[in-house]
Amino acid sequence: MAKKSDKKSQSSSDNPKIRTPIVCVLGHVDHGKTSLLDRIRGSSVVSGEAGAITQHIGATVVPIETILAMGGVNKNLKFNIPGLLFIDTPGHHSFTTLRARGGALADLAIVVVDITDGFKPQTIEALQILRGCKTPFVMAATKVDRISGWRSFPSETFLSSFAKQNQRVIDLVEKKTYEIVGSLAEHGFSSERFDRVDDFARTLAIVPVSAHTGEGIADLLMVLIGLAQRYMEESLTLAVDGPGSGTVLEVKEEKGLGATIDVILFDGTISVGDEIAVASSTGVITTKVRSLLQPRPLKEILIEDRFSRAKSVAAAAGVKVSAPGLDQVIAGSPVKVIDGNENEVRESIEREMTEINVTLSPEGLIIKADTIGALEALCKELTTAEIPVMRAEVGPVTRHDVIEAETIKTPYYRSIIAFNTQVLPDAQDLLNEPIYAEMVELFKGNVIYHVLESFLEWRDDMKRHLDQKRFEQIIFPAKMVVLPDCVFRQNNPAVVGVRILSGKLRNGVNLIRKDGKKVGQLKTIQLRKENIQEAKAGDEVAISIDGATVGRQFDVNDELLINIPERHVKVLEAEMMSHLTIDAREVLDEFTRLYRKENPFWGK
Ligand SMILES: Nc1nc2c(ncn2[C@@H]2O[C@H](COP(=O)(O)OP(=O)(O)OP(=O)(O)O)[C@@H](O)[C@H]2O)c(=O)[nH]1
Repeated sequence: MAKKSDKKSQSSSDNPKIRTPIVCVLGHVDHGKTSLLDRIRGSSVVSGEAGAITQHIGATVVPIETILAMGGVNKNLKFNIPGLLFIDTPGHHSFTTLRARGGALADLAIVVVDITDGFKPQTIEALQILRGCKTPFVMAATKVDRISGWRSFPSETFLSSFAKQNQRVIDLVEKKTYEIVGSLAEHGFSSERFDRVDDFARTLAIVPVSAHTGEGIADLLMVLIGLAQRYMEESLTLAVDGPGSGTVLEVKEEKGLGATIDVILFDGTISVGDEIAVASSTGVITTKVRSLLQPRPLKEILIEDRFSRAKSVAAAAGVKVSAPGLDQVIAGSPVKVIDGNENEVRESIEREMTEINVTLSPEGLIIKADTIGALEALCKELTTAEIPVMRAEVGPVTRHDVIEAETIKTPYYRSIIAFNTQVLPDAQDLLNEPIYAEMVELFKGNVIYHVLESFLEWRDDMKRHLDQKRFEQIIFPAKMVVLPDCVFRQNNPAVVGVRILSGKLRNGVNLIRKDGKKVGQLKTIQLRKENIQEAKAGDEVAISIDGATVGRQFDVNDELLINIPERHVKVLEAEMMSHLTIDAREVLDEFTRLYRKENPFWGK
């Protein structure tokens, strides 16, 4: 039990007051997130004699008694959490939107992966998001009933069902599970099937489940409870009393009530009459709670008023708050009960609405997203990939963004990532104009992994292209020897035969002798009377040299070098050594030694 909490928690009983952990479901499209949530709610109803589930606003609470009654695996855990609160809207977006104190609101997560389909881009994205937020999670390997030959035993625990399968099915489930273990290992997670996990802090648990038959659901819930007990007791214990703090899930117009906000309360208590502060599109507003509404139990559905009223609600809970002036409230905003210093509360909300946990660079991309959470998740991935971000903002892509992107110095950062957000029509018009179309690249998407991949692909292409362009301009080292009996013309220009000893020879370069004396400018290179642009080591070619006379500036059997300008030497030595052959590096070394005899820092 958490030490810090002892004083506070010994109220009416010896058990500390612990709030319900909040759980979010993430995973790839169609892998079964909604079905899994539905089943968790459904099976709890069926087996819930000891304490039925309660439907909250935007969330469902499954009490611990219900979970225990389902009979999942019990690794000798002591239970003192009241149950689990599942956010009803699955998906990455709701996970990143729902924030608390600048981090994820959910205390725990389930990552759903279709056991027959394996890892997909959004499975990977879920792992990245959760790793970024340090949220403990469990893998639900769903659709186990679709393994060919699987015999269903509805609502049984996975192990009980699994024991009754034939060997071929058992082998197949093992194989599929280990494929997931393999994929997780590729992403740096050590994992095992849940019943083989000894230390949940080190090993990620995989629970095969079926949302259709209910098999494995009990085990999944039990593992979640285990994770909550293990990781979070302290943070959960600290959070029951005191002024309420929550996150706005949605703003909804309700008949007879006007604009209301659906809130997930993660901390403290909220009561009718409380003064609350919340962010709206016009800034932080304060208002007084008129009523707190919760859904009526199913059996009372015929009563006209859909909601029942509560005087006060304690964390964790989903509750609809009715109060004046809520119509402009922003989803994802913090809601706080004002208990004393209003200014402090206002400031903390403002901070949470604007502050993202990222380091911006003076030079980098512009990224836009629809929520702070989404922005932060994307930023974290970009930072991991060592891609600098210059500006990160919530909102659609505007003309201003396009204009600013065009001024970014590094061509491969001249881009905007629009994550889960729109591009305003005038910004799109600007992007279509030829100059911007050529200069600014836009990446749009709603899967981090996808936008990141397309950005990286574009950036690498762009870098290659730029390198190539620079390569073409940089003068490379080369050394040649003037061949005897091949003086075709004495001067104006001198035309002689040479053999390239190493490196590459191109037109337009200046030549020097091995002692550093200037020879002249190379005009043309000919191979079998044809002009060519480039000659390489081993080639024998005729060259014409302006400003030189054979027998004066140079002679047959002389070795000549290309005179490389100092700034080209800098680029060659700093960035292009890996592109030079060993013999070309030797020539460069020979060449720089000539100059560095007098000035050791020449070209450095
Ligand atoms: N056989 C079987 N089918 C399942 C199971 N879980 C989900 N499905 C089916 O898989 C399909 C997708 O399930 P959903 O629950 O809608 O998946 P989702 O991940 O919520 O999908 P999105 O909300 O579109 O991302 C549906 O046709 C479900 O009936 C399962 O355990 N077994």
